[in-house]
Amino acid sequence: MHFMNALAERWQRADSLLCVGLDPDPARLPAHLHERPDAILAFCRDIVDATADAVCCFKPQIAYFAAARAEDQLEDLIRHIHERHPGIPVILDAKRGDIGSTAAQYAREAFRRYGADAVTVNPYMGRDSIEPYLEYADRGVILLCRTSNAGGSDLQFLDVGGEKLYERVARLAADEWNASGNLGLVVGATFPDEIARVRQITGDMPLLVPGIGAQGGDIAAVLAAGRSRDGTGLIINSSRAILYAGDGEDFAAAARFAAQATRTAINRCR
Ligand SMILES: O=c1ccn([C@@H]2O[C@H](COP(=O)(O)O)[C@@H](O)[C@H]2O)c(=O)[nH]1
Repeated sequence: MHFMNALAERWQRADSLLCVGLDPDPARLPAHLHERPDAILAFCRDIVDATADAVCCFKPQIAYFAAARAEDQLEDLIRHIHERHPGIPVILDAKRGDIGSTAAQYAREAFRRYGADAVTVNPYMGRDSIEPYLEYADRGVILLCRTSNAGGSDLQFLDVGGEKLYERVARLAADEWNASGNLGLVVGATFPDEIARVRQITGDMPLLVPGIGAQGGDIAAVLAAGRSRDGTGLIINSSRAILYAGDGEDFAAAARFAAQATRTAINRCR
């Protein structure tokens, strides 16, 4: 199924705009998993199974797996999500960006090797650097626009002919780059004014919004700024605040409680 359709279906079926981010930091895994060679997979799989009914998407961040030489565990994890929780889209957070020939390999890695339904891409190398991803017309391509970190302003806020650089990215994504209709944008929860501006530019385009939870973004402000006309349009990510809600053998139950509470807090503002 097309990523956009799967996402829309999931927003309705789970009644959730929450995305649980899978950022398994080896230093923060519960002690009882430390000796296991597949500790990362075991941790993430339990988190996934405990939170699946509360989410619209899962978002594994590739750096945590690659740094631990655990790419095989990432492959197994995404396969597990698709087999055990069909219909929940997986967004591979990879933030790739390179010339076209190399981008084609990154796209193959995300969609063929890992089987991701969508991938995050850094668009600041321009149109030809994102084209290889767009060829996978049934997959989502989510471009960095206004990132959640303070330093994002160094470049994304530069004036480019009367508009800010992130606004130009939003305009291109909403219009000439979106021939396949499979683009989304990353806009940080820490900048609700910019979420509102991006929503204004892009109509109902899905926005991936990291930055609630550990980064302190305000859920009510995110919803007020970014929900689409039908009360959806947002993929609101929380990683650490859910993954590490507990640190003992009951970590998955603690994550479930945190995910459900976050979904409820989001839905109160829709
Ligand atoms: O602008 C961005 C883009 C991506 N991220 C990613 O989202 C999660 C946030 O994790 P938390 O623990 O909820 O803070 C993480 O994987 C980042 O790489 C982002 O934070 N900001």
